[in-house]
Amino acid sequence: MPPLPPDQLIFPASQAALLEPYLPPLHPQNANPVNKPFTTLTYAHSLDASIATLPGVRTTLSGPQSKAMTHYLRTRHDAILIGAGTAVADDPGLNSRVYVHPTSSSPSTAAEVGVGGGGEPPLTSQPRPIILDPRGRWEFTAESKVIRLAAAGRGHGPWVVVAPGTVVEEGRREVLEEVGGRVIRLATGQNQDQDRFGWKDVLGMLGGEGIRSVMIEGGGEVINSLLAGGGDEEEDEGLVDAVIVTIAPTWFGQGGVVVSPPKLKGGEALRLRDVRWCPLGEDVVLCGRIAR
Ligand SMILES: NC(=O)C1=CN([C@@H]2O[C@H](COP(=O)(O)OP(=O)(O)OC[C@H]3O[C@@H](n4cnc5c(N)ncnc54)[C@H](OP(=O)(O)O)[C@@H]3O)[C@@H](O)[C@H]2O)C=CC1
Ligand SMILES: Nc1nc(O)c(N)c(N[C@@H]2O[C@H](COP(=O)(O)O)[C@@H](O)[C@H]2O)n1
Repeated sequence: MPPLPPDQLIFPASQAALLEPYLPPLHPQNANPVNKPFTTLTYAHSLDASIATLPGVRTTLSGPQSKAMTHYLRTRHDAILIGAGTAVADDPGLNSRVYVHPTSSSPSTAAEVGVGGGGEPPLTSQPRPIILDPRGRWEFTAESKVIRLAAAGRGHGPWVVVAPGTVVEEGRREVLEEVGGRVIRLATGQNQDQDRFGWKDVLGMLGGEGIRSVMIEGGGEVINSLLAGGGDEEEDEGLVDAVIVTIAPTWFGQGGVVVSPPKLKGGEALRLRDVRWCPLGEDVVLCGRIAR
């Protein structure tokens, strides 16, 4: 048997069951395109609502158990979406390295290892990375983590969503395409902001590409604009199907990247319903749906 990958995470099936009401339906491979994918907003924040200590700084909040939970969520969605700011700051992998174990003990053989490790089949449970990068700001290379993982067969090649006029160098496009990724052009300015994609357009494009579920991880601008309904007064309902937030027992202090969306029309509060709190190690995971 090949050895277990050193970065393998373990997530107990009993905890996965608690999340199930908030997750997209399990669906067959190659289902028909959908109008809008099931959309889960999920991230980790501190007690003062920071998702990073400072802008542009990769910051660990999740403990091992909640990190394994996030990697489990990655197996339960067709795609994982971040903004250019996160891609530049974090050099993320955006794959899953989790094994869902029927008990909390560790697997003993590689055959028992789940996705992203030595398990089979390696790619069917991996999410497609999606990066919103209208201006082509993320300077990825063959050494970027997400590209290396895709080249190693441990994740999918990313789809980079750019504005129609953005120039993507030939060499860079080839780097993407060699690992099964691609550049997707999407019109900006369909909502109030000329430089931004409308969220309805982003989700509609993903649905048309066969993505039936997407988890949106961040960062700050992505989360805040999504919670605000994407800046389009017509779109302020129904974008997000579930919210799963990890809360870490720490304060970062002022100056971090904070989740604090603009006020809604009329100033009313945005609230979750159907709430469930799941302690995971030293963190707590909050699941809910946006009340309408
Ligand atoms: N703790 C956690 O769970 C997470 C933490 N993070 C942290 O968040 C920080 C990054 O957050 P932040 O700087 O706010 O960056 P974001 O990742 O939110 O990216 C913002 C950028 O993405 C592009 N973008 C976002 N939304 C749209 C849209 N609707 N249309 C077009 N382009 C869009 C824009 O690029 P442009 O400006 O080029 O036009 C924008 O400036 C990092 O420090 C990272 O570590 C990130 C994810 C999760
Ligand atoms: N759930 C969660 N907890 C944290 O503590 C985090 N820092 C993040 N960040 C998100 O995960 C990405 C990095 O992880 P991988 O390299 O992809 O494994 C990062 O880019 C954020 O999207 N999330």
